[in-house]
Amino acid sequence: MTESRRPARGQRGQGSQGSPGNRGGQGNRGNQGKQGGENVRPRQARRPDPTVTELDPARAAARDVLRAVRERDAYANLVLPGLLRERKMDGRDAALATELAYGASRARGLLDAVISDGAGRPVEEIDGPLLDVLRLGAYQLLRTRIAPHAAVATSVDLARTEMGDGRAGFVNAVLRRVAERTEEEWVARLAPPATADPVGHLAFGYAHPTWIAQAFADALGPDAGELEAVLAADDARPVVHLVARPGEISADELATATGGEVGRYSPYAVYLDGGDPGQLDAVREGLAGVQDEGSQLVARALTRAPLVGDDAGRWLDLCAGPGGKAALLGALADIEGARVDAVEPAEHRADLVRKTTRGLPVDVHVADGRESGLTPGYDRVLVDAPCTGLGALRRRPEARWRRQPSDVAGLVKLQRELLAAAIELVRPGGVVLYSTCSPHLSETVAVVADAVRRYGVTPLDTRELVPGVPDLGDGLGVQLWPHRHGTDAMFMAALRKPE
Ligand SMILES: C[S@@+](CC[C@H](N)C(=O)[O-])C[C@H]1O[C@@H](n2cnc3c(N)ncnc32)[C@H](O)[C@@H]1O
Repeated sequence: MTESRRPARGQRGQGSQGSPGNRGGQGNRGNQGKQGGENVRPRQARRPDPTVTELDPARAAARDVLRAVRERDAYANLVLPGLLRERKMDGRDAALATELAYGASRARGLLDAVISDGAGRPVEEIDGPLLDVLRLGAYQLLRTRIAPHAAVATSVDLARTEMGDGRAGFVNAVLRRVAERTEEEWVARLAPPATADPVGHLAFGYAHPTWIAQAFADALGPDAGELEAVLAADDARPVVHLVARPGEISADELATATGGEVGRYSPYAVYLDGGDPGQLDAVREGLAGVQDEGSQLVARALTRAPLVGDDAGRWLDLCAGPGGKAALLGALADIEGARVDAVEPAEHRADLVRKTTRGLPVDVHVADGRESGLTPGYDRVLVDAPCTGLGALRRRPEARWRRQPSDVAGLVKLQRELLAAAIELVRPGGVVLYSTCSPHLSETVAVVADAVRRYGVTPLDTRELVPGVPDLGDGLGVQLWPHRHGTDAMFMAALRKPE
């Protein structure tokens, strides 16, 4: 069975595709023939009562992931690896299951609009299990090179096995309608017109809720012309980033050991093209971890910030779970002779911090960062605040459809309170680094400006703390972007407490 998929949209060249409805030449029309298709036996040749799992483990696994996300609010990237292990799937089946589960989760809004048009009813009126199958089928038709007949036939099989002939007929009818147009043609038919609503138009074509695309455009400000490039990068399968733990292994050694490529900006980063990083010896042995390069730059920036007076080696990570930055800070603290207090209110996440920092000079405290009870006087404090996560959507397939604009206000309140607590805990002349994995202005520059106004802290030029990273703009804060830097859209701003 051969399945070749076209590259994810953002990997086809970022920022130069023109309107998403008019990219031309890449649609599935060219797939109507056999090229890149899979050999599915003709319907009459099938066994009378095949189980889907025997027939098509990859699609059954992808369907089960979509179902877990829909029914239990599960995270696709947490469900899928366990499921692949449990079903002993690897190689091509695992790759296809991953592509379909993550791809269909990311593209959900776009797929639902198309399915709704094809079915002649809102998706809310379609039973959940049936909708999962339709989403998988529509994803294959619109965003992969799987031959249309194979995408339809396998979806019909999934429906028939579980739900009977009537439902299978419905899937067949809807997907045949979906297959009548390419993705570009569907976008042209269903997206808001680019002239009247340029942000909504791009958002639709790159499968983002409009409010999120608008938040990106606002954060880009004068560079809002890059919106399409951000959305495309955010819609693509992300490269896996590893962190080489300082003092344990160098990035060069890790790249050699894993077949990866040394990162561009963080001295600890290695890029991996694919595969399950959890299976790598270096990761299993704790010499390396999985961590976006942007997050590595945040942890490193805290350790590089200029203090007034000596660094007595009291460092604090006020929002530490699950411990990625705490582990890097701990490794750097070990080298510098410093010690890190790591605060996390959720017990299970505190446990994860304990695991990732084992053997390092890190003390984990289960506490609310706003009332940690810790003794003030820290030289360096990281506030890696709970946030909407809009900057890391490419790594969390379903998150963009789960987040709501109404989430922002509550998070901003918490962010301000945590930053206030950090300023209380840092010593005069010490530095607080505020960071989010969101570029939403309410969570980034607005929180920082509020703290500067209320507490008289001095913003430092944070760009100097990430040397060698280009295109950071005119402000003192640092906003990283997937389309510019290949990282998550992390924000950070360093603030010094007056003496
Ligand atoms: C963005 S995550 C931090 C990621 C972490 N720094 C890392 O690199 O792995 C935010 C964390 O803040 C925690 N959190 C939520 N409310 C908090 C509070 N009131 N005080 C401290 N931490 C809090 C969340 O449980 C979550 O683990």
